[in-house]
Amino acid sequence: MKKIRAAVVGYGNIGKFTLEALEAAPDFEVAGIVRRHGAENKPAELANYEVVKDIKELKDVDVAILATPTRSVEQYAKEILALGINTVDSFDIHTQISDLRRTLGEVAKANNTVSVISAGWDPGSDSVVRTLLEAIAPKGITYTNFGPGRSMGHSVAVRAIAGVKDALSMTIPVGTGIHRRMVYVELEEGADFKQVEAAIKADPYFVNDETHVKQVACVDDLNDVGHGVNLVRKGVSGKTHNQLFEFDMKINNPALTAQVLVCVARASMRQQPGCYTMIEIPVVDLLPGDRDEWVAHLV
Ligand SMILES: NC(=O)C1=CN([C@@H]2O[C@H](COP(=O)(O)OP(=O)(O)OC[C@H]3O[C@@H](n4cnc5c(N)ncnc54)[C@H](OP(=O)(O)O)[C@@H]3O)[C@@H](O)[C@H]2O)C=CC1
Ligand SMILES: N[C@@H](CCCC(=O)C(=O)O)C(=O)O
Repeated sequence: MKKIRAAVVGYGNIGKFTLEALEAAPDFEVAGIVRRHGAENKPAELANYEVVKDIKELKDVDVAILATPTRSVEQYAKEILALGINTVDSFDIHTQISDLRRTLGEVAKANNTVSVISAGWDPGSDSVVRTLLEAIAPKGITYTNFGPGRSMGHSVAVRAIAGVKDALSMTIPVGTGIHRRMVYVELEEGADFKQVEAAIKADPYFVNDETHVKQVACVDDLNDVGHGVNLVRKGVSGKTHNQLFEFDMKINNPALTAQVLVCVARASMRQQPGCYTMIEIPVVDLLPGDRDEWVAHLV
């Protein structure tokens, strides 16, 4: 069977684990890695792969896995979809997902391609769990409680602020879906802590949460990419109250995000042109191989 040829765009935390997940998948082959500086300072583990500045330099790419900062996703996706290549990403600014879906939907349809957006674990696989629980208890309340753990998206957003050398944003669950942000920053020489702190607190990633910013000498000394979620729904099935559901996981954040990206890259090959979030894709399309066999095995 012909393997799906995937390119990894961006080789940071998620990009590295995406490469590993592709290597472990039976139905993928790595078309190459797209980096801002191309093959400059190529890490040893990429020795046998093409590392390029522009995806156009790679041959026969079916799908591009965007492992870039969330705020760069739209631009990369538009350019790559226009080349006739599917894209998948883990865009995680929840309030902007509907707009991105609309914009990329138009580009994808115009270019006969598929884009799957916001496919990590949250948004992503948690969104699928929330959807299922909502369906089986239509009335009720769902609480998504993260962590404690490192939010990659929040950490990336802080690293993009002028004067920040490195950053770690820890998500602390306060209960009932409310979170405290503990942000540890290592500053560039001469940077003003108060300015950096104000910029973090004003960023849409942080503006609605209690946020504490601490300056540290070395972020790496604190870093742990573990995270997790406790997702609870209590509600009503039909007219019957007190239905209680709980989904809990403790994870390595980039490894899980990467695995989800790889399975949606597979699913992208099975959808009609357009832009989709994970809740719009049949879950069986996330799996390799034959649908009938999965039905026999899993249903
Ligand atoms: N939905 C979800 O559940 C999750 C989503 N995420 C999302 O994944 C995103 C990536 O996280 P992470 O891998 O930790 O980020 P990193 O900063 O480690 O990696 C991003 C990579 O993208 C490339 N890149 C392209 N454009 C830019 C740019 N303008 N600035 C900086 N880097 C750029 C760089 O690779 P190179 O140098 O090779 O070009 C960089 O290393 C986060 O923004 C987050 O929103 C993460 C976890 C879960
Ligand atoms: N999008 C998150 C994953 C979900 C957890 C979360 O949203 C948070 O810690 O705030 C991330 O980038 O790590």
